[in-house]
Amino acid sequence: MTNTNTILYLDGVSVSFDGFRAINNLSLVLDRGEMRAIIGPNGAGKTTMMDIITGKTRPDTGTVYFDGTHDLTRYDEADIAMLGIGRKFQKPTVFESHTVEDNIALSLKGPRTVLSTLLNRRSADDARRIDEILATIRLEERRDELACNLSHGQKQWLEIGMLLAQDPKLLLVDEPVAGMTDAETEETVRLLKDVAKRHSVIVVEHDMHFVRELGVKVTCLHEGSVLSEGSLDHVSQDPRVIEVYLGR
Ligand SMILES: Nc1ncnc2c1ncn2[C@@H]1O[C@H](COP(=O)(O)OP(=O)(O)OP(=O)(O)O)[C@@H](O)[C@H]1O
Repeated sequence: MTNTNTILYLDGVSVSFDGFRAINNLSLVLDRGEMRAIIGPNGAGKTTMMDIITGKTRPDTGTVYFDGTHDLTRYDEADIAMLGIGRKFQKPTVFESHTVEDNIALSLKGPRTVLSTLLNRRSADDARRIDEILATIRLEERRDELACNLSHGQKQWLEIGMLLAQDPKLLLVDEPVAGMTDAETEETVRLLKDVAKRHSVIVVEHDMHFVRELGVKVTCLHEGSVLSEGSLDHVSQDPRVIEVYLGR
């Protein structure tokens, strides 16, 4: 059992692929409402950790609890999404031939037919929710634009909006600013801070300038375990982190 202030609890988690330990006795605790940045060199186990949280990979040993009593090792990917964990992969996958607004409408949680969504038969609640999400993802002005006409950065924001439409308790965001312009990166900092007011968030990112701007607690993974954790200043001054990651 975990503390009620904890949204995600991993303890002693290990997984091996063909005898290679990609995750090695990993423990991590995320508070409800917390945003955490995960850093670490290539192959540190960041993606595998996300795969374990979302049920794509099952750990060999260890405990993974979500939102109190849900033992995630017992659920499959679809169940875990229903429990309230949303994941954004690095490459944006939006419905290119639909408008920005329809991309959000099609992603809203709850029973709706695609046809009624596209015919614009929306409840006042849905319309309000869509407006709210479009404001959060900075795309209000572009709501009638086809998604294919958005910049790479705006597509990333739209996909974050599609996740928000599912109203997840925890969002996992993989390298959101890779390929973004500096201005988009700065805006993404503000966007994620807004998202984190109402959701718990885990962000994996290599861009240290971005991580610094986020101003949140940082966990550095290495060889499948936590190497260092704390403020970015604390972690980036840790000689072990400098040796395996930042000093390279
Ligand atoms: N399905 C798999 N089969 C075999 N090895 C795997 C598998 N998935 C991951 N690995 C190995 O596990 C280790 C951790 O990989 P992972 O992708 O989790 O690292 P990462 O921290 O996300 O790296 P990057 O920053 O490059 O994305 C790597 O050595 C990788 O080759």
